[in-house]
Amino acid sequence: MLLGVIADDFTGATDIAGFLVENGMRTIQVNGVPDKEMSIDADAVVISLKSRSCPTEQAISDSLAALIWLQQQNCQQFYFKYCSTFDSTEKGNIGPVTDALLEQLNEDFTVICPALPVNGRTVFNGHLFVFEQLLSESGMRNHPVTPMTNSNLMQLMDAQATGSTGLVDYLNIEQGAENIVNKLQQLKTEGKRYAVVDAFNANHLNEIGKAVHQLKLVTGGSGLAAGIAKNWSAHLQDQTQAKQAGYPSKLPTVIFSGSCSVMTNQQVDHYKKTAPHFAINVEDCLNKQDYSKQVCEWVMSQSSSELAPLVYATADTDALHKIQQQYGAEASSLAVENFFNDLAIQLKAAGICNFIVAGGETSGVVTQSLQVDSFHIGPQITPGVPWVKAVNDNLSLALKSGNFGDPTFFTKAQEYFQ
Ligand SMILES: Nc1ncnc2c1ncn2[C@@H]1O[C@H](COP(=O)(O)OP(=O)(O)OP(=O)(O)O)[C@@H](O)[C@H]1O
Ligand SMILES: O=C(O)[C@@H](O)C(=O)CO
Repeated sequence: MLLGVIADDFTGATDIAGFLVENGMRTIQVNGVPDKEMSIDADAVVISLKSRSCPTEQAISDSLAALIWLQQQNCQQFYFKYCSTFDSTEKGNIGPVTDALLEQLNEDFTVICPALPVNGRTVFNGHLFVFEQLLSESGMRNHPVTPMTNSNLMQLMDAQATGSTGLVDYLNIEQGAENIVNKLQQLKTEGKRYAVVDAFNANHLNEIGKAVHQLKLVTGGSGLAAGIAKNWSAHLQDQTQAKQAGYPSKLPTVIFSGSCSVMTNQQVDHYKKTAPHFAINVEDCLNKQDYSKQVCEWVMSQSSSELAPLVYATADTDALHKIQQQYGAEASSLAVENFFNDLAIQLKAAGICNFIVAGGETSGVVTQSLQVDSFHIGPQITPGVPWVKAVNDNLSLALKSGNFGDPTFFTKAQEYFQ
């Protein structure tokens, strides 16, 4: 095993796994730390945790358990994957988890690289941008759990970690890997424990990838994965096969949309124009006992449609606000999640094999209800969203972060069936 990845949430794990296979590494994703013996035939393993916003102590212990398991698989390098928008608070969890991983590895230095230019996340002079806006001016400033009101990655890291943070700025990055190695060494000699690295294009990430080849631990979003994967290419046997095991088959398919993000709203509107669709009623989720059974029957009655049926809770900001005022934010989102949980179980039993899901939380719920514990990673539908296929089941999933993809995503996902 070459690379072991610890991802702090579920769609983030499929995101990085997709970039690894795209760059030639046969990759397996596992949900949580495996509690049983697993024989893994892959170049990289990604462990998905739910440690982004849980209490810090738990994030540390889950991440350490993941690291120890990856060490037992003889991984040669380790990657802590967090969100490309650096989702965290002053307490963590990015800083404390990075510290704990460094300590377990007996290391005292790593890089901080959230950049994912292909999805508009860039780092310039240590400041993180979401497309043309500073992180602190983007929608992330209103995030309910991890509002990001500062874009300065050095300050963000210094606030939540034990050591101090330096910068490798774009002028150094543009001079290439050798120069980056020297600059990292200089920061380390100065007593820095973390180095934020500027990056705003794919070439920057390739050079950073080369420069960090000797670091036991790297940390970042999924962007750096491409640069890291290229380092291992000489060790890989047949790179063309990397994503073959993860292709979906042309089998009964359903789409669940549980995200209310701006992009998912556009995707639902676009798909509704040509495909069968069913809007969930939140009141029925709360009160009607056999509601999921009724919707399951509707899905199964669409089997003659060329395009998969869409079941959606997706609402725009005003509609969502009204629902939340009427039923409560927590109660309504829980009702929707429970509904998707029940529906997924019934549809699997009825013979649905492919699930396309929009929304991070919704994806977590569906994956758990389908009881899939490990996946092969297939082709990327859009950057950050690969098809994945259960290792021990005839099930394929496409799990989309709320804001990823373009308006045609749901149709595009169905063009990969073999
Ligand atoms: N119509 C609705 N009324 C109330 N809650 C809803 C409605 N539609 C969706 N929800 C809830 O909103 C939440 C959306 O979270 P989810 O993580 O799935 O999407 P997201 O936040 O857009 O995605 P990501 O985390 O990948 O950015 C879920 O808990 C879902 O159940
Ligand atoms: O890095 C990202 O933006 C995503 O992989 C993510 O973490 C989604 O929650």
